[in-house]
Amino acid sequence: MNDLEQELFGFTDSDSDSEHDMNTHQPVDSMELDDESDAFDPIFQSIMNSHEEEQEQQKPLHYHSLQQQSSVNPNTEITNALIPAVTSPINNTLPRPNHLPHKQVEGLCLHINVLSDKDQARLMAQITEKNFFKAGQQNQAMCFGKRDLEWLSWLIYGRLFSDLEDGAGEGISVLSEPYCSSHWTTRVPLFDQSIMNLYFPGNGIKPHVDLARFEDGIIIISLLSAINMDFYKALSPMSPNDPPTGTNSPTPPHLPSKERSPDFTVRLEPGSVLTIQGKARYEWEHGIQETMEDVVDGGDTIKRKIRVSITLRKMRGSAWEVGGPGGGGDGTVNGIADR
Ligand SMILES: O=C(O)CCC(=O)C(=O)O
Ligand SMILES: [Fe+2]
Repeated sequence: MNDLEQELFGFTDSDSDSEHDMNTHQPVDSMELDDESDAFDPIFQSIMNSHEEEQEQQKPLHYHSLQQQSSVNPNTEITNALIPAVTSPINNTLPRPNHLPHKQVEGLCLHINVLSDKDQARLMAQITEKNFFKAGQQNQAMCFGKRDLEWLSWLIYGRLFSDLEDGAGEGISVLSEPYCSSHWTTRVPLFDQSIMNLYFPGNGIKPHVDLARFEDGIIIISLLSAINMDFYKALSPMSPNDPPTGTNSPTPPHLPSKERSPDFTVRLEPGSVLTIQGKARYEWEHGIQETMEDVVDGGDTIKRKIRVSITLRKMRGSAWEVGGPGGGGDGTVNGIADR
């Protein structure tokens, strides 16, 4: 375990041998979550350090349209039709949030500069406190139910629904029209399932359409470092009317993702939020290649670092019968999710 990992997970290698209850849901309430507190400084510093390194490696800093050949699959043309290139000053203040709807794919929008480094540090402190990743021994954890998502209320209602600085966001927040439709952003609860994923360099996730048991309106929050997310026209598109038991298993079976060429790639920067609804949710697969480095604008490759993501979704009413929490009893499940 290196220094960064140790700071993130708060355990030493010898600690990781100890027994951890798979379904223990540690309360975060005992933590100081005061924005002004210095309690997060070590983690905050890790994030700042990794940001600074990335900023040195990568110019412009925040978003690149990608028009280069992928190092993973030389025949893969990765194009990105998102409105390109926002640059940001190298400092610790949060640049202006920017909302980048995809030009071709209805319902896909990348929101950059939404979470400050301090917000990310706060989330990482919560994730660490709850020991979701079992000191780095597992790479995924899930929460089910309104109560078990309360730790994210400050994020959802204090950040995604409101602008960070008066006047800076022009009165438009991530979860508002025209980026997200009120047909789902007014539902109660807004989200009742979250998945926290931990990616070490080389880790990925197979292309998939999120399962039919989830309603329309999904968001992915990226923390710590940037990664390329690839999009593929779905081999088996879904529809909101599919039974909640439905999967996106295509016929013929999935090609390994390395043999499929993504239609486009979105670079998910730390502090960004990707909102996926409508056609983007049902007719497109998303995935992350298992590679140590990503190709960005201009053909540069950028080495991957540790990344954490939080996916937020809402189960369809009837889906609780077919796919509610498998473990726990407290609504928290650790293990591998089907998507
Ligand atoms: O980790 C990510 O960025 C994507 C996660 C995802 O697609 C999922 O949980 O369904
Ligand atoms: Fe997904």
